[in-house]
Formats: sequence, C-alpha cells, structure tokens
Amino acid sequence: MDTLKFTKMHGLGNNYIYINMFEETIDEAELAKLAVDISNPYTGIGSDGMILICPSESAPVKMRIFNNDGSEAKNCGNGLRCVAKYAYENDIVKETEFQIETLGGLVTAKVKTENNNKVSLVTVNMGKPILQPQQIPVIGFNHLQQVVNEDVSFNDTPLKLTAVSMGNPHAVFFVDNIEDAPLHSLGPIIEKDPMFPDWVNAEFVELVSKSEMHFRVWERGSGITQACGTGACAAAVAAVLNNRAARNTDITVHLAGGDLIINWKDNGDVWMTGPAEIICTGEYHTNR
Ligand SMILES: N[C@H](CCC[C@H](N)C(=O)O)C(=O)O
Repeated sequence: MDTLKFTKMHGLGNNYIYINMFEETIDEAELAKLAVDISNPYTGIGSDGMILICPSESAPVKMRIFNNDGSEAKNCGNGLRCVAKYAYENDIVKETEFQIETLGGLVTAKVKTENNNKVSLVTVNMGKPILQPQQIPVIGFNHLQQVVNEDVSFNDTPLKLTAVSMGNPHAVFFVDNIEDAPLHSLGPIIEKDPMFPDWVNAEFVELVSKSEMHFRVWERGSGITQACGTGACAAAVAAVLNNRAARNTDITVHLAGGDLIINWKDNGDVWMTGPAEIICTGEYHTNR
C-alpha cells in the first residue's frame, strides 16, 4: 500500500486536496481516477477535487486542478489562492509576489502575511477575460463578438446568457432574487448542454448595486460548491458588460462560503482578492 502526503485547503469553503508534486510522484494515467477516489466523501478524504502543486519551467510553481469527476480544468481561482499560500509558507517561493503557471496561462499572485509569516489573504491578477464565443467555447453565437444578455432556454425555462472564459468557461445568468435561482434544477442541465462543447460552470447572480452582488454556482465537474473564484471573476465581468457594474471598481461578490473582491481594471486584467485556509494535512493510502 502506497501513501501520498496531502494538505486539505479551502477558499471560502471551496475545498481541494493538495498534493506537493515537488515531493510526490503520481503516474499521469492515474490522475483522473485518483481525483475521483480522493474526493469521495465516503471512501476518500472528501473534497471538491484535487490540486497538484507542481514544478514549472515558466514560473516558480504550476497548478493543475482536477474536479471531483476526474476532469481537469484550466483554471481555479480559489485553488490559486491556496497554492499561493502553500508555496509561500513551504518556501517554494521566497517573495510575496510571484507567478503561478496554469493550463490557462500565467497569473500573478500577491500574498499578505500576518503573525509569524502565515498568509491570511491573497490577491491574484487573473489576467484578461476571454469573450469571443468560439474561444469560450459556446456555439450558436459565432455571428457575435461577445455573448452578452442573449436569449437562451433550458428545459423550457427562458434565461439571458452572458458567457465569459477565465481560462475555463462560465455561463452567467442574472436573477432578481438569488434565493429563487434554479441552481439544483437547471445547474446540471446547463453544465452539459450541447451549446457548451466543453461543458460549462453555471453561475446565478443577483445584483445589489454596481459594486455588490450575490452569487451561487453549479460547477462543471463538481456540482454545487461553496465558492468559485473564476466564476466570481466571470460574474463581475458579465455585470460590467451588461452595464450593471463598474470597471476599475472593487466589486464585493457574496458567495455561499463568503466574500471575494473582484476588480476588472481598465487595462483589462481581472483582480481577485480573498482568503485561503489550511484544514488539515495527512497521508492518503492508495492501491487499497
Ligand atoms: N469547476 C471548474 C474548475 C474549478 C473552478 C473553481 N473552483 C474556482 O475557484 O475557480 C471548471 O471545471 O472549470
């Protein structure tokens, strides 16, 4: 029986099992199944998925993220904050500002430390959103430059779609009352609708003001989670595109697990600020 050292961490309740690949070795062919097994709440550790903290040729550290269905995603906002905290506290990096490689490209993280050099808050420059339909991808809108407030329907329920990619695809829908959002009923249907060839993260948003919103998410590959960092970025971008939020402004996004501050800067970059916390460390027994 082999064992894997792990650290369970969360960003606003969006929790993953983190494995330090500077110290551990896992066959590439085993990663998807390991993500499913380790995430199982009954026979595994239990989590929204698995994140690998890897060496990189283009940055001090690389993040790979697997949902709890075993699918690998190109980006994860809550994961990036936790990777930044882990990398700083475990001396993988010495600076408080550094780059992290993701499958969606390079991002820049800044950690804020408190007593005895522990990271309490992380700000990540998530880069520029992708809005061209073909690159999100979403089909049926190739005649448009952006998919903003477009009429769609799922299970005969009419909705208005704004589609944004933060390296991973997001379908954002504005609702009058977040408590009435059809998260359970339509989340799994939207996730795998043929309109989204790579499937999609589905977000429902109730706007409070031009700098505040409520947010709930059905994540691609994980279902309902307490928070989605890339989703909060996509929601803020979508609100600005719909003239319902302001550029270059700190937007407070109230997620089920807590608040993120998102700012879509005039230079096009989206900044995300929020906490990252360690839950526990341990050894996972593989090959049982
Ligand atoms: N389910 C997402 C990946 C995790 C993103 C989310 N947990 C975040 O914090 O951004 C996807 O398949 O694109």
